[in-house]
Amino acid sequence: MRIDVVTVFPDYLRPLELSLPGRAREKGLIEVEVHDLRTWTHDVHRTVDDAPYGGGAGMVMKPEPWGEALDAVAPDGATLVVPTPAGEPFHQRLAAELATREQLVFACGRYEGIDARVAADAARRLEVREVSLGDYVLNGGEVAALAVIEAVVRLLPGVLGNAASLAEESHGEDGLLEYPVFTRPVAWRDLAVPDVLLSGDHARIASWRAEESRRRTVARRPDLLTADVGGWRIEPAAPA
Ligand SMILES: COc1ccc(Cn2ccc3ccc(-c4cc(N)[nH]n4)cc32)cc1
Repeated sequence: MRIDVVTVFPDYLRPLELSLPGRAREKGLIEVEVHDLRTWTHDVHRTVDDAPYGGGAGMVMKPEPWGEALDAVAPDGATLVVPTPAGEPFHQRLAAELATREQLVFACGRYEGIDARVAADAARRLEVREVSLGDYVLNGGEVAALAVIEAVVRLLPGVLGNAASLAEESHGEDGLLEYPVFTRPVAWRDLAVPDVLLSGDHARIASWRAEESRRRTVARRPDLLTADVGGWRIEPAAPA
C-alpha cells in the first residue's frame, strides 16, 4: 500500500516515522510520503486560504492549490480520504475497507475546511471518502489522518508482529468491548489480579472474559448491543 498525505503542516505527520507505520515502512509493506500543500502555490505569499463566500467566520482553503496537489499526487482510481467534522463516521469496518486499497491519499485541511469543489472535482477520477473521527472538533485533519492511517496499517498482512492479537480482536465477543487485562506483579498497591486468571482453567477464564466484555459493554456502550455495523472485530477483506 502507498499512502500520501497533503498538508500545510508536514511536521505534524512525523509520528508516521515511528513505531507501527515506521516498522511497516522498514519492512517495505507500505510507502509513505508527506507533501506540503504550499508546493502548489505560485504567489509570493504562498497563499492557501481566502474569505468564505456567503460570509461567516474564519477562512476557507482555496481550491487551486488542492487541485494541483491532487493532480500531482493521486493517480486515477486512488482513494482520497478527507478528514472533516461533516464526514461519515470512521470505524473499524471502514478501516478494514480502506486496508484493501492500493493507494490512499489524505487531504488534511485547516481553517474552516477545504473549498467543497475540491472533493467534487476529485470524485470525477478518485474514490472520495470524507470521514469524521467523532463528534468533536479538531483544528485540522492531521490528527485524524494519523489515527486513520494507524487503524488501517495495523490491519495489513505482516504489519502486526503478533497477528494473533489482531485475530483475537476479531474473534472476541462480537461487537463488545474488550475485557480488562492484567500482568505481573500479582499484587500491586493492594490491588489483586482476579483469581480466575491465575487458575489455569481456560474454560473458566474464557467465560469470565466474555462476562466482563458484556458487563463493560452494558455499562459503557449499550449502543453496541443493538448496532449492526461499526463493530471493530472485523477482519480486512482480501485485497481486490
Ligand atoms: C464546524 O466546522 C468546522 C470545520 C472545520 C474545522 C477545523 N478543521 C479544518 C479541517 C479539518 C479536518 C477535520 C476536522 C475534524 C474531524 C473531526 N472528527 N473533528 N474535527 C476539523 C477540521 C472546525 C470546525
